[in-house]
Amino acid sequence: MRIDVLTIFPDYLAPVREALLGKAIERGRISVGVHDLRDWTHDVHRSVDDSPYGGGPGMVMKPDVWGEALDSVAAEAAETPRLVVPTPAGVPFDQRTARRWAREERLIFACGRYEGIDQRVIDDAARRMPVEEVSIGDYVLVGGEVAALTMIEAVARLLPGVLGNPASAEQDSFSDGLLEGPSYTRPETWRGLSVPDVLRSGDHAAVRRWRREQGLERTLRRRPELLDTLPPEELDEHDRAL
Ligand SMILES: NC(=S)c1ccno1
Repeated sequence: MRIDVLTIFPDYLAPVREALLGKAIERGRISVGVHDLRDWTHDVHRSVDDSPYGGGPGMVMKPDVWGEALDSVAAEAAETPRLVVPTPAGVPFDQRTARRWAREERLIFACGRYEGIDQRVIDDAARRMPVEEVSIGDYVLVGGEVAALTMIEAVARLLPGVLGNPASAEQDSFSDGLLEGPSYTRPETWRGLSVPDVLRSGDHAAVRRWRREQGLERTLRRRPELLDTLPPEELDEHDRAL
């Protein structure tokens, strides 16, 4: 299996070459490429982020840099990779997923920072490869690197010849309670994909409503069990109408 990781902190992935995983790499059971996202920037400051459309705290990672980086890394091998995006708004990662991914020939982990990656990067990539936005738990890290390390380890240990005793693998086992919706930053249109109008309307109430709706729709789609655990007063009649 070949695994590639895109990150602005390549050194964060150093542990992947230690211990059990390091030995599996030395033995050729798995190959791991770690790539610095800033290698695909073209400005003197090597910018990878910009302010979010619709306002709000933090910065969003730029689609153009990510688009070039993913195009380049995906093209490094013939096999179509599966793109994994660690995010607290993702589908829960579990052992069943690890087992499924262990059958893949290639995985690419896109490690976001700040408020995340412009949603269009994921939407664009999905035109060319399978994409999974995955969470290792209902908590927020500073970036996706630690989650990527966690999932890489969970998958690699299932590969033949990685664990000392193969039998161990065979025998082993989330502010408003909703997932966040998609994020966008400049440019307004990128690869034919545009930022939703409401985020450019300047109508803060409408933006808040839209983000709630997006969060509700995403939660309903990805984590319906989170709605069951919401206190009844949390969902107003507008929410329930969705
Ligand atoms: N819970 C996950 S996967 C995450 C990624 C970034 N922050 O939290």
